[in-house]
Amino acid sequence: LAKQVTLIECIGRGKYGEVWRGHWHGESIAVKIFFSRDEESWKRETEIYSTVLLRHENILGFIGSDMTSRNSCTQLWLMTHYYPLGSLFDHLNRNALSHNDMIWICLSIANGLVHLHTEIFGTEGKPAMAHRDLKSKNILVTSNGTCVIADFGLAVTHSHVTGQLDLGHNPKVGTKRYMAPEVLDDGIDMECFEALRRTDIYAFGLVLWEVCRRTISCGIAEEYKVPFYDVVPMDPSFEDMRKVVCTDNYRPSIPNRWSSDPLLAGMSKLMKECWHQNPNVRLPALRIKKTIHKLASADEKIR
Ligand SMILES: Cc1cccc(C2=C(c3ccc4ncccc4n3)CNN2)n1
Repeated sequence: LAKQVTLIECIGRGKYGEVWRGHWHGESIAVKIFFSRDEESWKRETEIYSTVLLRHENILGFIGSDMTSRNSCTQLWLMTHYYPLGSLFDHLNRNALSHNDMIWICLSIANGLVHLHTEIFGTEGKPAMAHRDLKSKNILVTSNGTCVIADFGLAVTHSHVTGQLDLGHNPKVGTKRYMAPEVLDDGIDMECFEALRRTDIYAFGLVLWEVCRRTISCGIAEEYKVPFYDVVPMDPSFEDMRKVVCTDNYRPSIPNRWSSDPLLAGMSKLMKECWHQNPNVRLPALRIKKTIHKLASADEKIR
């Protein structure tokens, strides 16, 4: 498979390796090339995409995985669909959003998260999963303005059928900036799958804040900022985040203008429940999806 791919340009670089735009069968694809030291992430993502039926309109479209030896070193490849608009992080930096744009983005991510978190029984089924590294850089924007969730190197699966909780063997932890308080103060029960799902909901709350800042109301929108831009440095340490998120219980601030816009006011109430310090207060993904749906239909009536 890899031999049929022509690499065109490097479009991203991370701790894991690089993402390239490639050419395959006359179309653009995305190729993630892992550093050989990060074989665990490659194995984990391959496992996740291949063993469990993860196909869904709001999950990154997987093409295949391959191992090649190029000039005597092993290269680990994962290939997926190519999304010209890039990541949600890129998209938000480039564009302010209409109410409609924002609803499509938030609803599609919530939809992807519901699919991820939900166990589907039967032969065509899938175990429930927790992502564990949700953030705007790991979400891609499709050409019709909906989103897909990417980066399953840290994902955990749980099946009621087998009762098995598969943590994988990836010692890596998620992105510190998006870590839930219980992860930062080590209060999380890593054996409890529900607890891991709740850390995804916390991160999703932060993504909602990033998106809403860029949503126009009365002709204005805030500039793009990463969560906690105002209280921690770039590449914050574990300690930086623990002080802010656990000790100070600080959360991203809600701009005043949002309270005079029913949709943004509703979204701010939702994100506060998502990033609540008490994991039990956070809403399940399905509840979040329904709430966004309700806010959206109310918005339609106004227009
Ligand atoms: C498993 C896999 C393969 C290739 C890329 C990715 C990936 C990303 C990706 C995927 C498609 C893209 N299309 C266009 C621009 C950036 C992209 N990034 C972002 N994080 N991971 N994942």
